[in-house]
This record gives sequence, C-alpha cells and structure tokens, in this order.
Amino acid sequence: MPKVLISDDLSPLAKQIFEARGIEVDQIVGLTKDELIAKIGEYDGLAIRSATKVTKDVIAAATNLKVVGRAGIGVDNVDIPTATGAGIVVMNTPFGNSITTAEHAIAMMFAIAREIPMADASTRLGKWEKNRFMGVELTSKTLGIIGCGNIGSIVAERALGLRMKVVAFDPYLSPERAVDLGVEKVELDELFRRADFITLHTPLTDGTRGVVNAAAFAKMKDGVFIINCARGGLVVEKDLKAALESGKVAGAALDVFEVEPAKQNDLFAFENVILTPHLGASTNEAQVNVAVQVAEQMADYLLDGAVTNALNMASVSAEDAPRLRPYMKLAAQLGGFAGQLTETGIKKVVIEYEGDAAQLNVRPLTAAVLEALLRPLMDSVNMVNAPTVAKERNIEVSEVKHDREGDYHTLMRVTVTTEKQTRDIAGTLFANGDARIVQIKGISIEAQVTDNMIFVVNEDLPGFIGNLGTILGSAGLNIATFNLGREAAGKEAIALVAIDGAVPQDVLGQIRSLPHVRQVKHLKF
Ligand SMILES: NC(=O)C1=CN([C@@H]2O[C@H](COP(=O)(O)OP(=O)(O)OC[C@H]3O[C@@H](n4cnc5c(N)ncnc54)[C@H](O)[C@@H]3O)[C@@H](O)[C@H]2O)C=CC1
Ligand SMILES: O=C(O)C(=O)COP(=O)(O)O
Repeated sequence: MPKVLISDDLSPLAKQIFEARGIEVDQIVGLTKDELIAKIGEYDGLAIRSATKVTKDVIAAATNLKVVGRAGIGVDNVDIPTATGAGIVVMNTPFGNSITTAEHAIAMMFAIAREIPMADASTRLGKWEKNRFMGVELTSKTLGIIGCGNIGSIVAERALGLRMKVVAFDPYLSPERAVDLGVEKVELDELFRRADFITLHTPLTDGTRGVVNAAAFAKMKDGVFIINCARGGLVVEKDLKAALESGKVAGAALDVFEVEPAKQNDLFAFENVILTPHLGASTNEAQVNVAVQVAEQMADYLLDGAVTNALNMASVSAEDAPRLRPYMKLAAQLGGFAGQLTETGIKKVVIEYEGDAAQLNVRPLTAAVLEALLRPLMDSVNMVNAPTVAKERNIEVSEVKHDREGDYHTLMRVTVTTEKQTRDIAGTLFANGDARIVQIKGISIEAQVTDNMIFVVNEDLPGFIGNLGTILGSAGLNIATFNLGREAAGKEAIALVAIDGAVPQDVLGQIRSLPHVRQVKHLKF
C-alpha cells in the first residue's frame, strides 16, 4: 500500500481522500529540513503547500518517492529538475485557488487605495482621524498587470468591472486573448510609464526575478501603488524601500516576501505598506479545492498511473491509464530492444503509431520508448526525464500517427538512426494485451519478449540452426522459444531465441564464431 506524507497545513479532506482510497497517510506539519530528510525515505508521495522546501537534499533522501503534489499553484519551492532526474512526478492544482488569489489582489488594491488597515488601527485607538485618511478613487485609473495568466486574467476582469483601464504585460498573452479580456497588451516599459497601480501575477523564475527593481521604479509615475500577491523576489525589497522613502511609490500591498516566513523585514516600518502573511490562497473554498484535487491526483497516480497536472510529465487520464498499460509494456520492449542493439551515438528516433495505437494519447508511450532506449546508455534515465535527456543529447525525436489500415489492428514501430545505421523494430498487441515483436529490420517475425534472449543476425544458409542448438544444448541452456525470420531465401536472416536463464559470455562468443553469423547480442528485459 503506498504511503503519503502531508507536510503542510492542508485541509483535513486531503487525508480523508487518501485514506478512503486505501493510502496510508501521515500529516506532520512543521518538520525541519533535517527531520524531513530523515523521514522522507518512507513515503511514496509528498503533499505540500508553499512552506515545505523540496530541495536537492530532500530529493536525494527520498528513495521511494514517486510524486510530489503541490496543493496550490507556485512550485518554486520544489527543485523540479532534480525531481525530474530522480523520476519523481511533480504536480500542482493550477486553478483551485486562482479566483481566491485574484480576489486577494483586488482586496489589497482597495485596502491600499483607501488605507483601510491604517484607518482601522487608528479608529480602534479612539483617534477618529477623518482628515488623515484621504484615499484614491479606482475608477478610471490604469491598472498595470504583469503576468496575465489565470490569476492575472481574473484580476483584469474584476478591475474592468470596477471601471479601471487595464494594461497588461505578458510575452505569452496573444493579441486575440487580450482583446477577449478587454485589456491593452503593452510592453513592460509602457506599463511602468502608464500604470497608477501595478499588480504582479507571474511565477518566480529566472526571467521574472527582480522585475520590479530600481530601474523599473525610475520609469513609473510618481505616486504609483504596487501590489504583489504572486511571489516575493519579483519586487526587489530594498529598491521598494528606497522608492517608498523617496515618495515615488505612494503605497504597497504585499502578500509575499523575499524571505518567508517574513518575521522581520525593513518594509514593516512603513505606514503606507500593507502586509499579509502569504494569504493569497487562504479561503475555505480555495483550500478545499486544492486539497481535494491534489489528493485525488496523487492517489490516481500512485494507484493507477494516471497523471494529471504534472509539470514534468505527459498527462495520462484515469480512463487512459488501463488502456495504455499494455502499450507501455510494448513501448518498453521496443525501446529496450533497440537500445540494447545500439552501439554508437543515437541521432534520431522515429516512433510510429498505427491502427488502434494511433488513437491513443501517445506522449507517455513515446516517453516509455525513450526511457527503455536510453537505459542501456545511462542509469539515471526514467519515464519522467527521458524526453528531456533525449533533447539534451541532441537526439531528434518524432512521433508519427498513421491513419492507414495496416496488417495489424494496432502497431508501434521504433526506428533508431545512429551514427552508423538505421534500425527499426515493430510490435503489436493481441486482444488479451500480450505483446509481440512482429518485425525487426524490416524482417517479419513473431516473438514474445522474455527476460533473457539471444538475437542473432546471420546469412540464411543451411546448418546454422543446428549449430546454434548444439552450442546452447552443450552449455546446458534451455530454449524456451525459437523465432526465425528472413529477408528472402539465402539473404539476411534473424533469430530471436528465448533462453531460460542467463547466457554466459563464452556461449555468445561461440555463436559469434559460427560461419555466416553477422551479429550476436544477449538481450535482457
Ligand atoms: N499569494 C498566493 O498565495 C498565491 C500566489 N500565486 C502565484 O501566482 C502566480 C501566477 O499564477 P497563475 O496566474 O495561476 O499562473 P499562470 O501560469 O496561469 O500565469 C502566469 C503568467 O505569467 C506569464 N509570464 C511568465 N513569464 C513572464 C514574464 N517574464 N513577464 C510577464 N509575464 C510572464 C505567463 O505567460 C503566464 O501568462 C503563481 O506562479 C504563484 O507564484 C498563486 C496562487 C496563490
Ligand atoms: O498556490 C500558490 O502558489 C500559493 O502561493 C499559495 O501558497 P500556500 O498554499 O497558501 O502556501
């Protein structure tokens, strides 16, 4: 039974869902890094929010971990490249808290425009400072949105409802989508120049870190307001401090900080700064959404192999997972076959899908082929990182789906081009899901893949089969199945022999020295 650790403050519904699906769960919030490292080896799944940092050290200790589930959106607290390298799927819940976070940004904009927290504190002190709190009207003001994805778009809709003008900077926002949303797509400098309020809604990446810095403040209107409900680190805090001191920035509303938890920060000293402790996603509605989603997604993966909202792997729906399972096996056999025969650098891989296979979600199958193909070359490859590893090694990978009706109701063919040659292998599935190799190097054959096989390429001349049988028999090796195929009489022939047990090197050497043998390979699956 898989075991999951919930290491952040998720709704109790997450635990209930895991348990209802037969998964053992521990919820331990507030573990130190060392405590997490000491415990993580026990678990197949880790469910987190933003507090748990899934670093290289944690991943190195996570010897059983298969999935990290982020109950929320931002995954900057997870070292995704390292998780990918370790074959750990990282998933999030990309929509569950977006409305709630957008509402927080709008609430923060109102709060800073009307100084609500400051007025509240003053009123409680019995001061009744009606003249001190002179606000700013939002209607007709320009809101600049940096990052107009899910949350940014909801903020835009709400702001338009408030009769604000909205300009947005987002390199990936299409002009059509901007028109649909009713926002004006602008360059970043123009946004800085025109906006009365600036709100950030990008992930924290190398491309966005420090986007609001001293140079940016210099371009802004005097008296601008800054709202950050995305990530600390997008706004350079020391530059914001200087801009508040100079009066360039009239006020800032921050939900996120360069260092969290933010228990000490120079910005606390400013009366015109509003601070919340990373509350963007903190509503009952959002927390129920993200906890339920993450638990269901993680359980689907751990129990059925279904992959939803993964950041480092192709999706596999719960409906597809059982249909894909026999194909995954076939994909691994074809990839493994080709990989074990490959002796020089791979340049190109073409994976063709025909008949029923062409109707499937083929990306996971392609990943399974690549994993098995690259496995003989490297231990560190897995289903999750195989496409990235192939890309890093400049291997050109293509998937081709054929509409045509072939000889088989379903067929997968893997063609590998190396520095020296091009080789192809094809397989099919029987109705019961059993896989068969049906073609190697264009030669028809019908072979079931077993743990230990000997693959021989020879010239089709009399005597070879008898000689081969004699060598195997003399070595005490039992032949489980013997499959033969040939190009044409007297031309190239192949033999695929399944052996019960391992095949010693000297036996392979003896086969290699038989007349007319061109290639001999021991294949292990
Ligand atoms: N305060 C909180 O509690 C919460 C914070 N967040 C943060 O909000 C962020 C945004 O969330 P979503 O809108 O759901 O993500 P999203 O992926 O839908 O949108 C992000 C947008 O940023 C854009 N972008 C990427 N690089 C950019 C750049 N250099 N300049 C401008 N735009 C760029 C993308 O094109 C995309 O449209 C999350 O990554 C997370 O860090 C999310 C939820 C709660
Ligand atoms: O979903 C996100 O990206 C958030 O920042 C929410 O963070 P939290 O789950 O509240 O720690």
